[in-house]
Amino acid sequence: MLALNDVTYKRKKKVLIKDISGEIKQGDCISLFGPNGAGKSTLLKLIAGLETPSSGTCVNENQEKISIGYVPQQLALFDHMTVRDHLTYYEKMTKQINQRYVNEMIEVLGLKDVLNLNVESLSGGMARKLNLAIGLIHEPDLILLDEAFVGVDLATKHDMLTWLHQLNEQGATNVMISHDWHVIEHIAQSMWILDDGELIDRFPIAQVDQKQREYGYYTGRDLRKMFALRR
Ligand SMILES: Nc1ncnc2c1ncn2[C@@H]1O[C@H](COP(=O)(O)OP(=O)(O)OP(=O)(O)O)[C@@H](O)[C@H]1O
Repeated sequence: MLALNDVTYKRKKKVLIKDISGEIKQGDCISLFGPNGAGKSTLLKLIAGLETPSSGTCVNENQEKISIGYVPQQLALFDHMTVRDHLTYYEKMTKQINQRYVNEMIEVLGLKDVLNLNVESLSGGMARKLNLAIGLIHEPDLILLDEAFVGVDLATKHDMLTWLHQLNEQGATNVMISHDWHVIEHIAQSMWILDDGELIDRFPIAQVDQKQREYGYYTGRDLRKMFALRR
């Protein structure tokens, strides 16, 4: 679907992403993992096409266009608009006509009861759910999630993960950033480990126990501790 070839990204002379190569195949569910400042969000923006590599390429291997749903870490919502107005606005903008899909999404995310509320009166978790709904409203082929589950209660997180898993099984491709082991182990098929702008490892989720033992000996910054926090 997408091939990253020696992607490097610099900002103000600082190298934020160093020479990353990798392939994202249709139906993948990849978790980008690593300490704060490792470059995960920057890599996700490069995959989304929101940033351009300083060198190297990010190539769409399909002939047909890929629709991308990018859910940023920062909420991109309008305080004085209702939940319903947000959804209607983005439905129109993305020309989404599959009402069944949109209704299912509203149901799963528990947004039904807050449709008439303004964003300013939503709880933090609710606002995050609306942020996710907007990013996914057009049934994207490639779903890119940057910390989409922060502050979401456990029951809703379970429903969201089940739904994302279902979309993944229907053919959607998922690349997500999460520090939450519950999220990673529930849906990720593989992990890409970033540290200091480099892709230092990638492995199938089935190897996570073995990798946890290995990273016990890793001398890098926070990775050992991050794995240690896994139950
Ligand atoms: N617009 C920018 N200008 C300059 N430096 C930036 C910019 N955006 C990010 N950086 C720097 O790039 C590095 C990687 O940031 P990035 O947000 O990609 O990391 P991250 O792994 O997603 O971190 P976190 O887990 O904290 O979200 C950091 O050192 C950050 O300070």
